[in-house]
Amino acid sequence: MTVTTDVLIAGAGPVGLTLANFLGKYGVRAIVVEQLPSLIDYPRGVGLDDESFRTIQSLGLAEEVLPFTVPQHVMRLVNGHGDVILTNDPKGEPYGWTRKHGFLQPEVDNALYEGLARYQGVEVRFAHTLTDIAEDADSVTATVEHTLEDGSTETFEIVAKYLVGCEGGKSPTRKWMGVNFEGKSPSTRWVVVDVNNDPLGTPNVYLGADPARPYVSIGLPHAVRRWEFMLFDDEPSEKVEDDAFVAELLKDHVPDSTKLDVIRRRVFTHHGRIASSFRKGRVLIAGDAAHLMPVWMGQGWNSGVRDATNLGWKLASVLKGHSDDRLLDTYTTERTDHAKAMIDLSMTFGSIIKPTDRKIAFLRDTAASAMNVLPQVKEYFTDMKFKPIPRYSSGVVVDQKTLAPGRADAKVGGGRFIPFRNTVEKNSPVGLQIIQPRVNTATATNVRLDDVMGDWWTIAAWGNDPTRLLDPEDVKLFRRLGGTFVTFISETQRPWAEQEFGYSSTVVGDTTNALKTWFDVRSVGAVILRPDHFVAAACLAQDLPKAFHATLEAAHATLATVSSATPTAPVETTPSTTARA
Ligand SMILES: O=C(O)CCc1cccc(O)c1
Repeated sequence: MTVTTDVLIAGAGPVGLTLANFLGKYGVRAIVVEQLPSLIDYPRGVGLDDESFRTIQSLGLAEEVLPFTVPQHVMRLVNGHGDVILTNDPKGEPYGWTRKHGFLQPEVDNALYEGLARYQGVEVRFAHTLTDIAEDADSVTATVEHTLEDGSTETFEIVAKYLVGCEGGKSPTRKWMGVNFEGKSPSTRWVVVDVNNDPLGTPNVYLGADPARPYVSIGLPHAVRRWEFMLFDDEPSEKVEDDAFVAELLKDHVPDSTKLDVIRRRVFTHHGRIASSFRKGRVLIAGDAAHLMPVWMGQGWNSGVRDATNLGWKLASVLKGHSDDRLLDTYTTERTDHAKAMIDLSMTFGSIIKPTDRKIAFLRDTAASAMNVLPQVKEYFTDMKFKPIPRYSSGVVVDQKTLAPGRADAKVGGGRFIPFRNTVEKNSPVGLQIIQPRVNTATATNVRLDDVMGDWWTIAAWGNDPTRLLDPEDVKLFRRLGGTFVTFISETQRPWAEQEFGYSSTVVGDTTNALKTWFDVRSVGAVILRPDHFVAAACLAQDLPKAFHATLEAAHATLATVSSATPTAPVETTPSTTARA
């Protein structure tokens, strides 16, 4: 028996399920094979970022996920005396959601799983294990073993255009690719104890940098509480099976540990590792299969969701014939640096929490107190400014300077205002996500921006109709590719813009001035947004045609598709204007 599909995903964890949702949404066929008989039902990840919530929103699952989250999840580092030495409580909602949420992973993963029922072309097969991979020029063939209810097995093949391994840190797919998995695996062991009947009821995250025994205590939705305790080298892992040992660990953390309804207790270690490439031919990896990081910043789950968000539209573009498969190389290029930065940050956090030497702990606490005295330093930590923001400097991005080289290098003289000077590099939004404020349109009031922008590529201009800035053939081409044109405008001018531009672009009223400020500080008037809401190109209004063609090139747009739609206006191929993977 042989089954065919477009994308075979190995692993029905959050990354595989997120990717499958994206593929379903974009009309791509996918099969997810999962070796377990069902989804994992115990908590693992506990922190969900605003970026991930934006992804869940684009999958149309925000309402389903919200009941399993708690917003504004504050994290405090406390010392051995219980004093708070560092707080992470980032304010604002630049991407449309609070910066951190506590969440129940099994329920959120399940919402992602149930979301797949919307797509006829996507199926999940439990109790299916990937046992072998073979690749040829046109496809990848996976040998899969299905374990039946009576324990017997049957083996068959799935032939796909691409295979994505999302099976976690031990990923057989990564091993098949033969890429390095570089980094460190510190030997320190921790025990995690999750309970269903939170005996404390206090919200948020406490990281206990207590030299007597470092610990973690986290209040989660639905009365779940998590503790983690560091194990000392002379404490064998088997000890966590011993109730008396666990009661001793919990003694200073809960009034009566005999009344706990334990979900699980398990020993784990941390790893900081990253694969040297996330792609080999038709085989790719995502999530823990591609990178592993310690828990401290809550970034394992979120980094995997970032991978799926980056990869989903790229696979769809290649499979729809919009782009050639070099687009898939930009997945490694774009995701590697950020994943590495998260690994480094998480490892650093671990080294702050773990010291059990009292002298080192004293020095750390003293340094933290000193830092808290300086408001700017304190804010740096409170507002989580140390958290790396994904910013792509190469990949599907167009270097803003190359669109107007003369102006970018021009000297300001005679009081002339030359917007590109100074701002090009420092304030360029290229490679960053656009913000997501609340907006109005003719048919919607006070909604999140993405909900009115469409699901695929967007060309947006401030105060202008982008269709009037582009060559008509390019307008047709962009529409043929499924793109949306958007006019951003102050809410006060929306009625005028709807009359003037409403037939050719979606007019979006900026009710909070957030978009005006965003365009203002970056000195740009038009942007080309990728399906994942990252800015591929930004320019002055008149430069939009150039930016459009440079973006096509950066996205490795298939010339056949482009030229058939633009017989009189072939695509400019100006390598110097394009940042390449
Ligand atoms: O990001 C969060 O909200 C919590 C991150 C965290 C910290 C320590 C342990 C752990 O399991 C998660």
